[in-house]
Amino acid sequence: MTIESLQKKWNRENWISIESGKNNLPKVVLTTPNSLCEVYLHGAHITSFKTNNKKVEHLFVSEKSIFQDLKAIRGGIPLIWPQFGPGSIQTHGFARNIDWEISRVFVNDKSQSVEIEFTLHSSEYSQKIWGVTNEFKTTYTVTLHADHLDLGFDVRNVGQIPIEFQLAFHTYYSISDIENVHVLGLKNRDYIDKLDNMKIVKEQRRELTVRSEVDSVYLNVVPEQNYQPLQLVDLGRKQTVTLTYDYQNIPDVVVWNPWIEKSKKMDDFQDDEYKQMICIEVGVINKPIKLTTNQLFQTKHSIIPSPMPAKEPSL
Ligand SMILES: O=P(O)(O)OC[C@H]1O[C@H](O)[C@H](O)[C@@H](O)[C@@H]1O
Repeated sequence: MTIESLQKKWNRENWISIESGKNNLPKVVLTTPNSLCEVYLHGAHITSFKTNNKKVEHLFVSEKSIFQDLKAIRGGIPLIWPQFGPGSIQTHGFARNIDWEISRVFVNDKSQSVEIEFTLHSSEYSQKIWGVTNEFKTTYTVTLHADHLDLGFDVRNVGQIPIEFQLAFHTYYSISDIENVHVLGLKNRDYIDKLDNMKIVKEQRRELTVRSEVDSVYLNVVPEQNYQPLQLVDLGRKQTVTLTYDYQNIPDVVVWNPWIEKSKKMDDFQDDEYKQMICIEVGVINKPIKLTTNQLFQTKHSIIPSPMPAKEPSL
């Protein structure tokens, strides 16, 4: 579809506007009086989420990101599906590399929120990569509220045999400086240290800081008594971002920062950009989801920024 025909079908005055993005790829701009969110059809990839009268950007996108067919955008929220990391198909699956279709929009004047739904069906392309028998219908719902973002991801097995997948919302948060941030909510959780032979380690720290490369998959981060929510605290911005997610279905949490050497090796990332971002990814990684014929998987994730509380609860 051309940008003009997309505009004709989906534009809603003051709330939804289809625009030509980087490299002329179509992007959807959602706005409420206080917030803004941009989503490329390519990968249904969110590249911007702003609140505070659209002045504070919460997502990081690399200056060197390539906006091109079959290549993932570096930053924002890549959708990792149906595989996390390397495996039998390309690293992190194919959902982030291809175009999704808009299937529904909804403006809620009363609650001052706006919603858009994207759909991805099995296709010749997915069959070539993932096999002809893996048939699916996937929907991704992005709801922009005045001060937070809700994401919904559903998969239905529309084929004849079971399908199996992993999933992650691979969010790159924009931060004042890596030295100013810490992550709360992971203390006493076991994680797979991908940088140390996949060793399983227990997290000892209440405040997780990053001072070198980190690539850790925290397992089964479900609420316990005296639960400290998963939060990114930025002392420079005086801001906290609280991450809530459907603990039953997407219980794993990845923390990733490439640090100096790895940054230099990535051709779509500036050498010093590791200081401006941290990835905190919620998903289902350790125990893939299996869906039988016609079975539906549904999950939710929310990103909730707020000014930093004067004093953090000490748990
Ligand atoms: O370069 P990408 O394919 O986007 O992957 C970037 C990173 O994603 C995740 O966080 C993985 O745990 C890392 O191992 C990987 O390096």
